[in-house]
Amino acid sequence: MNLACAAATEPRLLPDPAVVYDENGQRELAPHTDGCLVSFNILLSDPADFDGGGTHFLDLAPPDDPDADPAIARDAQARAANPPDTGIVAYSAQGDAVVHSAKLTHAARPVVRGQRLVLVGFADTPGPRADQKADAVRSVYLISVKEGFDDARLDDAITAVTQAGGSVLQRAAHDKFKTLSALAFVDVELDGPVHIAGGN
Ligand SMILES: O=C(O)CCC(=O)C(=O)O
Ligand SMILES: [Fe+2]
Repeated sequence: MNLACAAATEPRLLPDPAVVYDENGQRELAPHTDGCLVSFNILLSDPADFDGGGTHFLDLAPPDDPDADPAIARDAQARAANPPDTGIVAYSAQGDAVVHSAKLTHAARPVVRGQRLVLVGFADTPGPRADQKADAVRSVYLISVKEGFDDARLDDAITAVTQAGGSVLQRAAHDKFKTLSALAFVDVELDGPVHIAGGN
């Protein structure tokens, strides 16, 4: 499966609504790649509100030091309850973003209790075909902040990104979860999934 994204004529964020996984509805998403350059998801729910879930990267080897990345460390507990056969699973805290190449095979693990709400987005860069211009890739830096992280700090973060030569594509507020986020392009290579912690 390849989720289609239209080719972009300028750097842009491709719209997608928040996705809900529910123990009684759509519980999971099968392994796939996304048809754009870079994908991201932000966990809007409180992780206490559901069991299971998480973004599964089927072809990645677990890191040697699981404590190196808090999202992977959380994975160690969850794996014991619901282990996938291969790969790693990113279990985000509320407000965390997982940013990854759209070409990495990934899936959403089944939710077995409650509801998991994520904001999913796809980003593309100029040109006819994203998959023909890997050398030109500019990666996304996602600023995701949650309740308690005030608007002024998001402004400061956006200013820092623009001063570093990046361009901010979108700024969004999610009232229900009091979550703020902004998506910016910066000139940094992305060589695997990146977890960006929400403001604490
Ligand atoms: O829910 C997730 O963790 C991943 C969602 C996803 O891959 C997608 O919507 O394309
Ligand atoms: Fe996806």
